[in-house]
Amino acid sequence: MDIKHLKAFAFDLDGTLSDSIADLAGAANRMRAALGMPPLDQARIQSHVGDGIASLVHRALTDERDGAADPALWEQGYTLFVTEYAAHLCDHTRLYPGVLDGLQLLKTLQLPLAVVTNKSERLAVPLLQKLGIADLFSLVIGGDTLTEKKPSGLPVRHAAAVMGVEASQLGMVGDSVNDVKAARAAGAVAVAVSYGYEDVATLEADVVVDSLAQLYDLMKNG
Ligand SMILES: O=C(O)COP(=O)(O)O
Ligand SMILES: [Mg+2]
Repeated sequence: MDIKHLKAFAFDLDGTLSDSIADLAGAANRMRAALGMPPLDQARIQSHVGDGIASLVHRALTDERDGAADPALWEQGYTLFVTEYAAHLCDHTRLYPGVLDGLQLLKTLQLPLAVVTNKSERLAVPLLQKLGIADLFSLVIGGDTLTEKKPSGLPVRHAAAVMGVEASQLGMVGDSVNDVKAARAAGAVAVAVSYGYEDVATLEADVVVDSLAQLYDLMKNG
């Protein structure tokens, strides 16, 4: 698909802008240790990421994708997880190659940029600051900012409205099925990165890029 008509972009955070798994897994395993549970493999925790912190805590406590922890245990786990994660947001978390260049180049095309993540807003904003890219975005929508999170189209539609473009002129760039579904629900263009946490072949995105630098190239040169 030709994407030169796009006038703004929204980016997912975990798995798209930054590789956050080591710090998410660290916090999840320190939460488990505090509750007397053995650690989980990082790959296992990676499979539990994508639907926000509340669901990650359920899954990290039960080690099941559809797991629902006992409410009292979940309360305890949630407090432990958020405390641990907030204290170690960016110990190992790094931008993927091409992200900083790609974002800066997109800005040279005068395109407004947003972050639409399922991570809680109060964790996403400081992480973006620590990664040194917060100032590049016009707005940050977290999983708890609006009444619905991805795969709902609401945060994507909201991002388009705030940036003053039609949803059809917005590229939603992500690494997961939630990102593609949210883009579709909003009527935006679904762009997938090939390096994230989910298998890009299963996502059925409109466009696949190997880096954000390549996204700039498609905008500039088609
Ligand atoms: O924190 C999560 O569960 C997912 O975050 P993301 O939407 O930025 O991938
Ligand atoms: Mg993601």
